[in-house]
Amino acid sequence: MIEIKGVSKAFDRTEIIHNISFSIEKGSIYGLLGSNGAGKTTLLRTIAGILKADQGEITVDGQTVFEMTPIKEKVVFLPDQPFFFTHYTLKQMAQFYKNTYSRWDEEYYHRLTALFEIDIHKKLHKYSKGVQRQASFILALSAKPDVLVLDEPIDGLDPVVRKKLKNVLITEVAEREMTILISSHNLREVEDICDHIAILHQGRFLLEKELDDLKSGIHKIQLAFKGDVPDGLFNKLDVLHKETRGSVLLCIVRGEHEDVERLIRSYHPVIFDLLPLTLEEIFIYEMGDVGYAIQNILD
Ligand SMILES: Nc1ncnc2c1ncn2[C@@H]1O[C@H](COP(=O)(O)OP(=O)(O)OP(=O)(O)O)[C@@H](O)[C@H]1O
Repeated sequence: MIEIKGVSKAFDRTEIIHNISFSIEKGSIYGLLGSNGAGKTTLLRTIAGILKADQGEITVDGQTVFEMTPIKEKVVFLPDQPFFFTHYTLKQMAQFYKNTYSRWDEEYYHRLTALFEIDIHKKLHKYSKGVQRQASFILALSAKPDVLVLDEPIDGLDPVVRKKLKNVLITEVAEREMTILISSHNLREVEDICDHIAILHQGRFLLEKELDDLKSGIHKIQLAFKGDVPDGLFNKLDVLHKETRGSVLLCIVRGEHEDVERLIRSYHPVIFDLLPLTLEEIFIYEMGDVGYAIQNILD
């Protein structure tokens, strides 16, 4: 379990992260979304113990991360720009990791290099950016961390590699409860693997929720009645959006599925469909008032 309590971080007296608190359960995949400059990298580096928070506390399994080597070994951070020693091959980098991380898994490392079809003898700087990124994933995963912190990791990877990578990550979570914190400026990049989502905007959370909760509390409904819409129906519903399409009313409503259905059926509609919303629609309707931040992660 990772606990972030009242964390703030400033650079040159400008506060970038403002009093953020949240927790991440062991074995969950937590998506941190936000537009450019929102503070994602700063927050991730602080959580990974690379930066020191100015205020607040970060613990992993009850222990402070910053400058605590035994914990740092369990928390591996993958920056948005892969880092390798100059002119090193993957094999040489792997040797360095092996000496650094006591839980290094050599057999798993070879399995991953085969899966991603990487020549471990070629100098890493001669590879494309995408392959370098795969190499940094192989190194991080083979260190067998409890917590993997990923800063915009999927950028620049082709769809086949993305799929392979997502499968590897999901397997590690399922088999040994690795926890993943993953940032992205695009919801679509991460929505299929995350179970929690937070949206960071100007260093503050706009939203922080379990995906299932987010999806279960909001619905799209299509309605039609024989005559006019019954008086009072909308007073009893929490309506976020309403529009008419011919004789059909399309509404976005908040509430429990059963409660919404029971209420509407009591007015005997001739058409009644309750449809799920995509995550994208949920964000748009829930957070229309912070349009810029949301639009950016949906584009
Ligand atoms: N080392 C630093 N010194 C001074 N300012 C910094 C430093 N690192 C980040 N910042 C500032 O903090 C703000 C947030 O940057 P950060 O990289 O955390 O955002 P981000 O959400 O990761 O953005 P992006 O999606 O563009 O990578 C920016 O205004 C940036 O200029």
